[in-house]
Amino acid sequence: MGHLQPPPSPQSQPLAPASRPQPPILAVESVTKHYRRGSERIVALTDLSFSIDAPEVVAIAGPSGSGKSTLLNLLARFDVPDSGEVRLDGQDLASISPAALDEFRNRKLGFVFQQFNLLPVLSALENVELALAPQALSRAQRRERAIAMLERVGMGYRLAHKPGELSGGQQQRVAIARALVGRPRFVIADEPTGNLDSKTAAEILQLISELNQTMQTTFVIATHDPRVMQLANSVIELADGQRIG
Ligand SMILES: Nc1ncnc2c1ncn2[C@@H]1O[C@H](COP(=O)(O)OP(=O)(O)OP(=O)(O)O)[C@@H](O)[C@H]1O
Repeated sequence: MGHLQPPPSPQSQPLAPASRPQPPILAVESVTKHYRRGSERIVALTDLSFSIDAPEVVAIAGPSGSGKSTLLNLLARFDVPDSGEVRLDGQDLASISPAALDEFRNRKLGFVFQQFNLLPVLSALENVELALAPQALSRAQRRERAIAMLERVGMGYRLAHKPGELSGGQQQRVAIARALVGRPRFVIADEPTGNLDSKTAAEILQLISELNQTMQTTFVIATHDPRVMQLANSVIELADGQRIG
């Protein structure tokens, strides 16, 4: 018998990459989560499902206690569901080992908070540069990227200011630059307009919308703010841990 094998039939050829279906950016599938307080069992999320298939701005809405923070904690893999799955770019987050978590968050996620959470002793530029520290870049490359990102959010003229020398809206712009400078596909924002007056909040939302479109970044925003819900491409509405819209 010779060594030559017959050529594979067309059916057994691997599919070309272009024809392979892409997984959703985010898939939340039948997720349930409860907490325990002594003998009490508190159900925070029940059978929650949704997916994000394209880079979008998605609002997570619902009254206090409806499960928004619980959901954000699962998306950031600060916690894992009791049952169901959260998949980012096809990867089940529960399968990430504790040792690989920092790297996962650095590579894939950005965070924006209500209180901005900038380091008060560092300048705007240093706060943004710091987010690039885990990456294999020279100091000059980090500086260059951080400046470019700050310019992009309209803060190129305040590089040396410390957070205490900036307005709330300016601090949130710096925080958004920090979240996006590593070019994550996915940004998790917790009430990003909660500490801002209404004009500044509208400007920050405009910026988020622009960055979503120009950088193809997906934003998931937990909020009570109706303006966020108006701007969002889709709204996941929670009540008592269940999806109602
Ligand atoms: N660590 C915990 N231990 C026990 N119960 C908790 C814990 N965290 C949240 N809960 C409960 O789970 C439910 C969902 O809480 P969650 O914080 O997710 O709501 P939320 O929509 O983010 O509220 P808010 O808008 O006030 O931040 C609530 O009933 C809450 O009391």
